[in-house]
Amino acid sequence: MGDEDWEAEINPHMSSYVPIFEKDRYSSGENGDNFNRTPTSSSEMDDGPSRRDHFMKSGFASGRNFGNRDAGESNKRDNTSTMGGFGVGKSFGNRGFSNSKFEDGDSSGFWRESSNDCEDNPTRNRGFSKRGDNDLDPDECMQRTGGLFGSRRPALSGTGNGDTSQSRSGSGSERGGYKGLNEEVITGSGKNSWKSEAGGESSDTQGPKVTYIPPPPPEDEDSIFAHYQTGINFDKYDTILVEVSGHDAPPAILTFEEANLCQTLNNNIAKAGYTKLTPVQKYSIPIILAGRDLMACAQTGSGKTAAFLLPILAHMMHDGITASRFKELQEPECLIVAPTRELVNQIYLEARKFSFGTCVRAVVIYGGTQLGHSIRQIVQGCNILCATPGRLMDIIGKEKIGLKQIKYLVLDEADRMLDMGFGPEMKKLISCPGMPSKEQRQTLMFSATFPEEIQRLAAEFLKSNYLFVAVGQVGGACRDVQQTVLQVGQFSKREKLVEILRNIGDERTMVFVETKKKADFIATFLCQEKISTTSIHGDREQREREQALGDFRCGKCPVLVATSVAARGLDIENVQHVINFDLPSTIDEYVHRIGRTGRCGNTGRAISFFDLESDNHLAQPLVKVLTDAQQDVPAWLEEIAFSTYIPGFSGSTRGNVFASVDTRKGKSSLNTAGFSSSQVPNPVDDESWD
Ligand SMILES: Nc1ncnc2c1ncn2[C@@H]1O[C@H](COP(=O)(O)OP(=O)(O)OP(=O)(O)O)[C@@H](O)[C@H]1O
Repeated sequence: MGDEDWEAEINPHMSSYVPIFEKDRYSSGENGDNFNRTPTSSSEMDDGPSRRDHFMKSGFASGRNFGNRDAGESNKRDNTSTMGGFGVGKSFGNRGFSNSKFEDGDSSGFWRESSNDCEDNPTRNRGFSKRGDNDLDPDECMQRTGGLFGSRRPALSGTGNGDTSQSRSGSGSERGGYKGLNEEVITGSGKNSWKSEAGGESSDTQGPKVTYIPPPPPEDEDSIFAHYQTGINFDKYDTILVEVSGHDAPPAILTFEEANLCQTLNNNIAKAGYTKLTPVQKYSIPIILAGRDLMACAQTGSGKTAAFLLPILAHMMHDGITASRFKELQEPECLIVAPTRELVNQIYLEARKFSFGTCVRAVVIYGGTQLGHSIRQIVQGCNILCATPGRLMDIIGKEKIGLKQIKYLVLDEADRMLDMGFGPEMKKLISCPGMPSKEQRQTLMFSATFPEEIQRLAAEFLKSNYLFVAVGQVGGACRDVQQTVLQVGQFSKREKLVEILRNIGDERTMVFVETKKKADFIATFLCQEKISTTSIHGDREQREREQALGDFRCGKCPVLVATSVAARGLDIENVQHVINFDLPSTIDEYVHRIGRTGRCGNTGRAISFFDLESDNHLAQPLVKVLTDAQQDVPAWLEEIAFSTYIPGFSGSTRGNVFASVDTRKGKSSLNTAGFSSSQVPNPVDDESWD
């Protein structure tokens, strides 16, 4: 079937995918007042990076270790579609399909959608100097989209992206924010800009309150310590090269015993099933125990979370931390910030696991949930606070969190936290009243990718003698993932996807697409094909996002269609396949996405559809990543890479730049994208290190 007739294909079936309880909300007409119905909209982390975004990527991740250890009840793919699995987000149920930009019927539905979808993408609309309500500049949007205004028509405003003023007034989840901005970001400016501009949810008179209270995680020990098995390649981690740069690095440890952790921590490590350190843990744990600042870059799924949590907890225990009590203003010792709600939740669950049986209390707060709920969690006591940036700044603005006692500041997915999307908020955070200076706190940054320019920005947050740990090729793909790149044109993609999914059977598969709208369409389409599918993206309400992840984790829906919101950090057992239905705009985004499989020594497969019309800019860095990971490189891809080779300057792939080493070592190192980093313009002056 052709791609042009999406409306005809999908519309008649729409209602069957909208849960009963949602129907009324979504049935008020095709141009409906969607902004009133989806309180979380602007608060959502947004989708992937623009193909026209010349700077950074976006990346989001998630996952909740709820002990849903395995499918058990895994449905067959030919079961009925999953009610409520998707399509209940505002971008779906309330969009007037008859007026959809997909209607235009020139076989370019996807292309048009993608082109129009400025609002779907925070990164492409963001900049250091352009924040707040003006974030989506219509002119800019027009320029970037070749003047297509489809998404601005009211009929197309299913995601609240019609009129910007509507979006502003109606779709802000917590502060009357605006469409298209990363949800976790605060728009404060001017004096007191570290505070929440609108005073947070409670003072938001422009939009409906967010009332969602996430269910508490299971409290029983078995659930807390639920884990999956390391894979057959876990031992091969030992062969990965590690480089530590910076002065006076403490030696690596080889075993958990050498870390000299207290008995309770050792018990928890054993209960978590950890018997052997991963490379990033071997090097990072002693560095953090020695009190040094750290920037660590290690492949996806290789245990970075424990690499920072364990030594921080060890410090806390060693310092004789006292139980934190009920107080209106809590002053945690440790602050962990990550870019997505699901990821901070996952980190929180890990913190809760490793602090089990101690008096350390970890708390998680994130957007899309009731603010009062976050406050209630905090006031009960808080030693370790795991937070997304927007909710964190709200809570700080409400004076529920004081920063004076912060000894450890962790930025997970640090390159994402410092890029154009979150960088300004992180700067605000470190200049908040009370936040100890970098000399007074220990700052730790972790990611699988660390573009060189971001490393330079990071230096502002770190003591000058920070250590840099690189495990394997910085920004490289995990070798446990078998990567395949197929040439598939836009209009053959769905057919190919179905073919692949039918061959895969019931194995858990994540399908990445470029935009939120496309995520809904593809999920709908797959359900119509009787493939049990759910979806996660930034236009879905938090409850729906968590439900989707739960359904995917437990195997009820073995296929999860996702935007970049799920690209980073998501740690789900048994994800055997990642399919890039659309390739991302940057190679580092690609590395994060395929890292959802092949975790912790397990093997996985990644299949990417390469569209000659839109993906040529990725050919060169893709060839590099494939080669570094010892994968077969198709001859046709090599040819494209060769023909599009631009020596020294990455052009539109600027956001793809990877440093192979600590940037302090010099500016001429070759990065994984194959470009000489010295020839890539730097956004900030390079500081001399030596
Ligand atoms: N030493 C270990 N032994 C056994 N399992 C481990 C060990 N370290 C971590 N794990 C497990 O490996 C999985 C991946 O760890 P984690 O999520 O911390 O990876 P990551 O490096 O942060 O990945 P990403 O870059 O995708 O965020 C988790 O399920 C974690 O519990």
